[in-house]
Amino acid sequence: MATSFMSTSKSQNISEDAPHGNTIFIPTMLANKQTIPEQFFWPKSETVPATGILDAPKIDLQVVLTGDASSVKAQANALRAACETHGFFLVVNHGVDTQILNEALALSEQFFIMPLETKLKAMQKKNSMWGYSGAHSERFSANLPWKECLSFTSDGSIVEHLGSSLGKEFEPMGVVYEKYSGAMKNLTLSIMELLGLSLDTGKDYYRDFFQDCEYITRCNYYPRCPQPELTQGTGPHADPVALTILHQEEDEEGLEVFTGGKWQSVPPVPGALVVNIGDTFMAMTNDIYKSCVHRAVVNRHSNRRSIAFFVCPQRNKVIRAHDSLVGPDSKRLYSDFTWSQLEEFTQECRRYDDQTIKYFAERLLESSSSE
Ligand SMILES: C=C1C[C@]23C[C@H]1CC[C@H]2[C@]1(C)CCC[C@@](C)(C(=O)O)[C@H]1[C@@H]3C(=O)O
Ligand SMILES: O=C(O)CCC(=O)C(=O)O
Ligand SMILES: [Fe+2]
Repeated sequence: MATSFMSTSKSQNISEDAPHGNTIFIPTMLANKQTIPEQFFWPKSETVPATGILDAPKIDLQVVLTGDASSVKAQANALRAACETHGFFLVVNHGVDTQILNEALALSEQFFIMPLETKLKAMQKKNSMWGYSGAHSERFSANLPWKECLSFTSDGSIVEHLGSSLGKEFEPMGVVYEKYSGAMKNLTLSIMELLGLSLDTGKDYYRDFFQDCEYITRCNYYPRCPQPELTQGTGPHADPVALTILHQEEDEEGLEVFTGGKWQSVPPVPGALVVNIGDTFMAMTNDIYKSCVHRAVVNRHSNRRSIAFFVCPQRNKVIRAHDSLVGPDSKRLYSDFTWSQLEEFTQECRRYDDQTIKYFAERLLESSSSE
């Protein structure tokens, strides 16, 4: 049974926002039921179980930062091989403080198990990525993901945002996510250096381009599910951003990558962070590097938490593949665009899957040829 809320006060404002009337769906409040609402059902073609475990390369950032030229080259070659096939790799010896990683995960669970009226005070507003979402049911009316999210954006202070929406007692929580986001930003720039080396565009090329990057730090919470085979935690998709650094809790599986014609599980590796190439970076390589198609599945026995750090170019910067990556006998696959245009497109389209960037590229081409 869905959790229905008549919008008793303007501040909730749920009925006007939710496309399917005044009903929102909260997986933490549905986890103990026998069955799940049909709005969470996904097509059978998208819930085919994984049939393998991905042997993802572990890129050692300590080697990259301090190693000799030949060991750095070896890391760059391993990175290139992974990015040319499925756009997915792990980073180890990444230098991010374990305490901040654990604290951010623990705090996210404390938030998601809070009373609904507390969570709704931080509910995402139209056209904003900031805030709480219950299964995206404020946006979608079918194929709902079995998850709740809390997203922090880089436009403004996380401390102020949390304090003003939830109260001063939440400001310390904001400090933790500001520290977390700062550490992830630094790690992003190191990864960008290695990506530049792997593509022979030079160590500084992408580092400089993303020096002023924007980001979205998103806490995902996947409660245990009574019918996990019928739904998805996060459905099959590619991230539209440039890069995603994912911290997943160490003792729960769920993340899967589509490669080699099948879904392959990516079990957590203690001390490793997951990194996947997104559509924006794929476009910046003229499709030489692949945007990773992935999903998160749920189970009936345990909850799962993850924190995704989404790296987006500064929103008005022109995204264009480096000339050296567009060979003499290959054409540019994308007209120039900005993250602002692609982000808007992701928020308009009903679903963001592994083909969405191609629709976006076609629309870009149509609009540029009609000018
Ligand atoms: C710009 C973004 C949109 C999403 C969050 C960031 C990068 C990843 C996107 C997303 C996770 C891709 C799958 C579908 C989605 C709706 C989700 O399941 O959350 C996407 C995010 C979003 O639109 O909120
Ligand atoms: O939680 C996960 O394992 C993956 C989440 C994800 O892909 C996303 O939020 O884009
Ligand atoms: Fe993703």
